[in-house]
Amino acid sequence: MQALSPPPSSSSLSSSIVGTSRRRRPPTGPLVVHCIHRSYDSVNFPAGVVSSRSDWQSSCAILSSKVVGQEQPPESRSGADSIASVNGHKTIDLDLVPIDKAAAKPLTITDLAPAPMHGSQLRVAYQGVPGAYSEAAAGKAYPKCEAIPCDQFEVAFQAVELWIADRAVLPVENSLGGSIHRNYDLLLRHRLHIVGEVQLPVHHCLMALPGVRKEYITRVISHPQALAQCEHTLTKLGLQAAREAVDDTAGAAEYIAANNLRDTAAIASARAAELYGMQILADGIQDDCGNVTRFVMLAREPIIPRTDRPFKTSIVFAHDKGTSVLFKVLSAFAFRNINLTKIESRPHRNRPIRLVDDANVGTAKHFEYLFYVDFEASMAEVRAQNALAEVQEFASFLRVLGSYPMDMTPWSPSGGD
Ligand SMILES: O=C(O)C(=O)C[C@]1(C(=O)O)C=C[C@@H](O)C=C1
Repeated sequence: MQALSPPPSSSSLSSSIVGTSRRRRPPTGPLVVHCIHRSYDSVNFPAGVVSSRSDWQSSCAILSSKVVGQEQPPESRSGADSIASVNGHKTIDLDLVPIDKAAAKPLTITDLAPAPMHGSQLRVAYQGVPGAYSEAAAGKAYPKCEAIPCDQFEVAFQAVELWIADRAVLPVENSLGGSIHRNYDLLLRHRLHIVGEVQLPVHHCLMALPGVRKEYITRVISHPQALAQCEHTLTKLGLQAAREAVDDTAGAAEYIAANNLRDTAAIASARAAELYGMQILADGIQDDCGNVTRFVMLAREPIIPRTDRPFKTSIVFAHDKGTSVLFKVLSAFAFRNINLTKIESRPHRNRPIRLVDDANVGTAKHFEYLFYVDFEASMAEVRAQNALAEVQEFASFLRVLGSYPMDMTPWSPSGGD
């Protein structure tokens, strides 16, 4: 199965996508659809998603007919104009849609977090090929979803923005390897919202083609995070092998199988071994049995924050007055007893360096950062709203990436992949 690849001119594409994703609903559905047609003409679609361009076009046609179906022409709105007046005001100018009293019901939270418009399974984009941990995370986040493999993180973001997928599930941090910086940067560059998180215990296996013995291995390939998570165990296994990074763990197994490489081993999941006909040489080779990766679920629309269950909120901010401001920002949470679960800094790409000459003894260069903070509160809580109002006073830039239910699944390190 081939992963979704980026469209030919992804940079120009991204800028046009951002515009459409800001809207709450596509006001002109077919416009979004045309945009998909144009951009994905030469994309290789993964089997099981759409197998050919004509399949894809028919999916688009279904999508566009649903959108168009929601937009009733004014002539069909009989009845609205026949209401003569309300409270003495003529209603003729009001563009009222007649109310079907039997069908009228108040909006619920479910209406505000719309189900997929194509009316089928939820389509969830992930980076990697089948057997990747990200695919398992997609299945944990959305059981029975249709998982859509993408060859890069960026493509998973774009798949959601272009309505090819309904959600993306992407790794943001691992308990051993640390943050997946690329996804922090992409969260800011794209306009998707974090709508949930899942934590996945990651259980790695060392695998090679059937019949290959450990002594023959001269190279171990895997995702850089997986190599980092198994660093000490690989050394302890006594392998005289170079380590090489590839795009994803399961892709490493697939590559060995496709090229019949008898001197190379992969680090990947047991499911990847099964899918690509590999033999497991060592099981559970992560340096820590509590190895866990945290993934976030992304959608075009935010969810409505609630207070009836534990929520987490993720924000990103920048400031331009040095580290004392960082202290003030963090104290806005501390004073309100709001627990911070994560803080990450990334270079401020638009303004990487600030020149200061406070002491008049030359010019110092300070690096500029964006700070990503996760805190344990819902945006529906007044204390979170007040904390953010205070942060805003100090920040030159502030964005809420999402307020979403915390993953409260009981901890089971042996859960594997
Ligand atoms: O390569 C995979 O299988 C992935 O899903 C990616 C990834 C990552 O990016 O961290 C996910 C979980 C593991 O921590 C190792 C790799």
